[in-house]
Amino acid sequence: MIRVEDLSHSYGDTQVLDDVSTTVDDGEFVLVVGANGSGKTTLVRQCNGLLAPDSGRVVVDGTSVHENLVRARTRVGMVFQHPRDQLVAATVGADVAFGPENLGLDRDEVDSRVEDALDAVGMAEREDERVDELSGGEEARVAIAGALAMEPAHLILDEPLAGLDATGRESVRARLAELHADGTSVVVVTHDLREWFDTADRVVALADGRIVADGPPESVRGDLDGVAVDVPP
Ligand SMILES: Nc1ncnc2c1ncn2[C@@H]1O[C@H](COP(=O)(O)OP(=O)(O)OP(=O)(O)O)[C@@H](O)[C@H]1O
Repeated sequence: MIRVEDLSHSYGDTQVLDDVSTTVDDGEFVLVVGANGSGKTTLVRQCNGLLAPDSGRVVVDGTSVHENLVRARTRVGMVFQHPRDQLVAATVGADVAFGPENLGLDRDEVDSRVEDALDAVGMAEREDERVDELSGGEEARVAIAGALAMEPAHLILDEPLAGLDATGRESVRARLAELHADGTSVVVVTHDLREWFDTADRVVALADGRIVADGPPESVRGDLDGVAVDVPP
C-alpha cells in the first residue's frame, strides 16, 4: 500500500501541495487527475523519493520513503512524463535490462524480463535498436518496458499515453489492465479520464494543491466539473 500522509510541498514561496492525504491499496487502479499545474507530478514524485516533502510523508508497504529510498524505488516503479529523460543506455535492450541488472538478477532472468516487457509494449525483437533513433512514442514505450521489467508492486505512470498512436495507446492500456488484474497497483496521472474511466477503481482529483474528489469514477463525476479534466459523456 502507498499511504500519503498530510503531505505539503512548495517550490520557493509557491505552495503546490497543501496537506494532501490519500492511499493506494494493493492492487488498486487509481487515476490522479487535475488541470495543468495542479500538483499531480509533484505528488507522485514523492512516492519514490524523487522529491522530499516540506512536511508529511509517504509510506510504501509500511516503510517511510525517506527512511529507505532503495526499498521505495524497488517497490514503486515510475514512468516519467518525458520518457527521454528516463532512458539510460544506448540500445533498447540494454535500456530495459538496466533496472533488472541492478537488482542483481541472473542473465536468463534479465533476458526473459526484457523480452516480456518489450513484447508487452509492442516493441518485441527491437532490442538492438539505438535509443537515440526512436520516435517519441517509441521512447515512451521503452520507458514503460523498463518499469515493467522491474516487476514493481506498484507502478506509477505520468501521462503514459502522451505521444502514442492509437495502436500504442491500446497496447499500453491493455498491458496495464493485465498488470492490474495480476495484482499490481497502477497509478496513472492524467488530465484526460476518457480512456481510463472504465478501468480505474478510483479517481483522486487535485485542484490548487488539495484533493477535491476521491472515490470511484462514477461517484466523483459530479465533483469534477470545476477541475478542468476531460470526462467521458
Ligand atoms: N522544479 C520546479 N520548480 C519550480 N516550480 C515548479 C517545479 N516543478 C513544478 N513547478 C510548479 O509547480 C506547479 C505544479 O506542477 P506539477 O508539475 O506538479 O503539476 P501537474 O499537475 O503535474 O501539471 P501538468 O499537468 O502540466 O503536468 C506548477 O505551477 C509548476 O509550474
